[in-house]
Amino acid sequence: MKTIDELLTEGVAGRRVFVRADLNVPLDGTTITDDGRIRAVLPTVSKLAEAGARVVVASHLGRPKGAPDPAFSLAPAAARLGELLGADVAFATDTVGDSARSVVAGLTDGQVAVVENLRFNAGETSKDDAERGAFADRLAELADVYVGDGFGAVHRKHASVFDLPARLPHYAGYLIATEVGVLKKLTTDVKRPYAVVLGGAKVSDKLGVIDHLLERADRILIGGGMAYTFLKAQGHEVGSSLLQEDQIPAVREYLRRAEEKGVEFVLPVDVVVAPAFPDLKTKAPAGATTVAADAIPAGQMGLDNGPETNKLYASKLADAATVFWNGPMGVFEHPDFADGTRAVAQALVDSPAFSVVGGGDSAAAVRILGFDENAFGHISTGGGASLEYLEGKTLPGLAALED
Ligand SMILES: Nc1ncnc2c1ncn2[C@@H]1O[C@H](COP(=O)(O)OP(=O)(O)OP(=O)(O)O)[C@@H](O)[C@H]1O
Ligand SMILES: O=C(O)[C@H](O)COP(=O)(O)O
Repeated sequence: MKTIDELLTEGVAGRRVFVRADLNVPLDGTTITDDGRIRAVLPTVSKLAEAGARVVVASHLGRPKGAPDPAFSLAPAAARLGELLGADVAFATDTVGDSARSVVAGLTDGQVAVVENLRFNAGETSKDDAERGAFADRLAELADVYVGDGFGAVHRKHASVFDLPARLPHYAGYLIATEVGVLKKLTTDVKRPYAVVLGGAKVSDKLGVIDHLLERADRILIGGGMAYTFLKAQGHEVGSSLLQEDQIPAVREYLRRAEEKGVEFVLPVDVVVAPAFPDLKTKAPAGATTVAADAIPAGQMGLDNGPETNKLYASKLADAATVFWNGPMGVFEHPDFADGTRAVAQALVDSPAFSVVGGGDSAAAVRILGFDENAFGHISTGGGASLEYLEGKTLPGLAALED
């Protein structure tokens, strides 16, 4: 894999450099609630700009349906990138159309532009190679060189991640190099005990990693939206909690294999429930109560780990030598359901373990809850990406950067 340093040595002055970033930041309306992913790409963007490149930054944001949708505009992220760079950042209101072409044509050496959300174009995420390829062709017209630095999206076989680098000279940016360097350690010389904490809401995306972790980890702690499929698999009712019904047989198999292999599976013993998903805008009290994990009443939704679980999880992390954490332990965006996530973050801060926090939302949670990022070994910008890396899968966005 060629790195951006090699590109800088070759010289970029006057060249149009396409930077595929992951600016998929959490938004409250148009307000960015955590800009970690934008800051993470600054080393690459600023180095290229300083060297006189004409930098075209592109990213997805959220999951729009292949057509423009103002709720998923990258405009707030472009504005924030400009603030962080201390420079004017031009913004194109489309991705490959008239606006993008004229914004890119107007760039001078050292200037940065952001084009609108890649996923406003059906070709970006299409499963059809030809459709993706056609969109990649249009993206390729905007640049002379490709730099891959959107680590959070390298597990997606999308046009800007996978097909575009095949069409341009391609290099890995600083963020990808750092992320891969740290995660590689977790797959090679991991120090034991190795504990993994899994939570969050993208349950089906994350269950697969357990298969792999059963061969590697000593302890697996489950929380957040993941927990309810496990509790159900153990025969407990979970009310209206997030549930991946079709995964129950697989989960039962994981629990069986864990026992066979001596891998400790830790599930919540109590959970915080409410009658409905809370209002994250008003943050009005949600009617939360704590119940035993095997006694979730019908019509109640599990939204956080309970206090006994928090103590249990802290004790399981206290003597770990390595911890990988992906996915918040609850709906941390609402104060009634933030304690589980706070407790795991605090346990990692207190533990001498080398800790890696993975995931856009998990990393945001740690910062939003007021923790110092430097208290963790590494905060990864990749959620699904870091998990799939640990699974040992070939990640399309990394494979595409190979020579
Ligand atoms: N019990 C629960 N029920 C529903 N949603 C939950 C629950 N616990 C956590 N969440 C939600 O999970 C979301 C984060 O999940 P996600 O799987 O996206 O995490 P991530 O891996 O850190 O992020 P990403 O994969 O986007 O990088 C948060 O918005 C949080 O509110
Ligand atoms: O948030 C993430 O994990 C990345 O930005 C990828 O987003 P996606 O899961 O919508 O592809």
